Amino acid sequence: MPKEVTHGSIHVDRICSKKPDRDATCEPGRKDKTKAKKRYLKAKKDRRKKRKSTTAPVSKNATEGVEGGEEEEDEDEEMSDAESAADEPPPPPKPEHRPKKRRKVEVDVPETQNTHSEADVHIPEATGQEAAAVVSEKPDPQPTTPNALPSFPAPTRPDAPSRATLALQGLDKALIQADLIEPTRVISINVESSDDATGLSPRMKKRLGELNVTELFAVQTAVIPLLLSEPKQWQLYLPYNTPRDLCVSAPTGSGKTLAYVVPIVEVLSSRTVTRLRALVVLPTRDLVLQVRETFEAVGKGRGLRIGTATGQHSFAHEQTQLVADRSPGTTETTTKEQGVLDIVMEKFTMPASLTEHMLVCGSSQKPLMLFYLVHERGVKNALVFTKSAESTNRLVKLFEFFESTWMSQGGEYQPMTVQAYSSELGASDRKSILERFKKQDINILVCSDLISRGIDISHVSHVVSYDAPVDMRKYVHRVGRTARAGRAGDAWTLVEEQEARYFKNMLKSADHMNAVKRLRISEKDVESLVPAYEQSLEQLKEAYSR
Ligand SMILES: Nc1ncnc2c1ncn2[C@@H]1O[C@H](COP(=O)(O)OP(=O)(O)OP(=O)(O)O)[C@@H](O)[C@H]1O
Repeated sequence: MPKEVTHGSIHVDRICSKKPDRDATCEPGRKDKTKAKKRYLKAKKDRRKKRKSTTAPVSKNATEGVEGGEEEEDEDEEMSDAESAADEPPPPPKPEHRPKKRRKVEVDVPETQNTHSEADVHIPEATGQEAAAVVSEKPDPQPTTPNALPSFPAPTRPDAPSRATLALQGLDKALIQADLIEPTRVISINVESSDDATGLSPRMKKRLGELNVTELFAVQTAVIPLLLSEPKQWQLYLPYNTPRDLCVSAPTGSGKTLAYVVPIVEVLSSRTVTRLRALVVLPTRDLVLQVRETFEAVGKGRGLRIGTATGQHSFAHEQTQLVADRSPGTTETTTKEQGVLDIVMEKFTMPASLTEHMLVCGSSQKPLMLFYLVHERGVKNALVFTKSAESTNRLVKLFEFFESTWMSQGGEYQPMTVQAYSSELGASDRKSILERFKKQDINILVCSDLISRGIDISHVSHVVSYDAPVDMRKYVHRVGRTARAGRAGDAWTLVEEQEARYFKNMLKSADHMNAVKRLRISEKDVESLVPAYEQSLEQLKEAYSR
């Protein structure tokens, strides 16, 4: 066998060396043609010549056709082999593995791929006519622009609606154009008469009398008769005849709680079917407890059961309290987040009996100013608001140091009892502290904004904002802890020099600047307090460095 072969023929050589039986078919030279085959080939050649002479000039496709013809010839040769095989002795038995796969190996792969890619990818080139057609599809040249364009009005920016206007959007007309009630209006509760303007049942009148409520305050005169007059006589509302929705805005301490507690107790007292019938949603847990106490006091002896949900117990427990209650009637109080209506109610009225003051001072002077208010201005039974639980604790410590030093220097003096009241305390501790404060065992309660909403402690005669409130709403809630139910009260705000402008602007924008008196305190005013103050500062420093 010749060994000088191309790369491709090396495979052939290997195949042949492995399969000696196939040598005859693998030989490059073929065996001699039979007569029949020669005849067949000659006839075929003639046919081809004939065909060539009649065919059109050669094109690419024609070339492919010729190649196809060669393939056809090979096939024909194989066919003729098969035909001639009939004349010849039968071939030796074929090996088990046909060389079909082997023949695949013979193919030079890169060459084949190239051939295919050329054959498959056929990108027709645009002829001259096609190019002309493309050009003719282009749009017509741009129309000529006119010399002068029409002028449009210059854009203007419309005024943005105010926050108050936005807040009122979509609200009922009744909410926007509310009925105004004269703050001095009261209705006396006449226990003897069964037909006075209050609309209350004799039983309720008696109970309110026991609670020292002898007249209805302004907000109550507007709400209670409205809720009790239709349908007459303290019955459950008929499902098709319920009272209208009611939205009330009234100053702090004006008696809003009784305005809804009294009608709820009156109406639910006539129920026969047990179910949850009233839901009261409040902003803080402490307020929930307070309102619950009011319900218990007013509804005493009516068989109503009041449940509370503040998130302090498991959901299942609170659910059982409220829904699976077996009592004849049920009321629920729960907490809520601030809602949209709070925004609408930005217009507020301060209690008429409240006096407001502000003191501008350096931040290091604030404790001294507080001690001045306590010792020179008679601030007692006071709530002192700070910005955080941490500053509450620090201020209480400093206050205690100051009181003991002051007493030791001043001789006969009853020191103030100061107590911290913050979110760091547990619920039971907070409750007992409030009780002691109500009994006046504690003179000054230093607290964060925890109790600034709704908490009602009647004897609070002063509110001191030791850290100035950050917004008007907070200010209103804080100062509203005093001057409640028509009593006199004083509110004091200590404003650091760098905060003064912000605080004043806040008051101005609420149209409240004139209501707050500015108090100026000279060095002489606090002179007597300074030695004890400096000593207490040293003590505090030591206590914190330990
Ligand atoms: N008709 C009344 N007669 C006497 N005292 C009343 C009357 N109504 C309410 N009070 C008392 O006035 C105080 C303040 O009432 P209440 O707590 O309901 O005010 P409020 O308007 O809810 O205040 P806030 O807005 O701060 O929550 C309470 O101590 C309450 O007992």
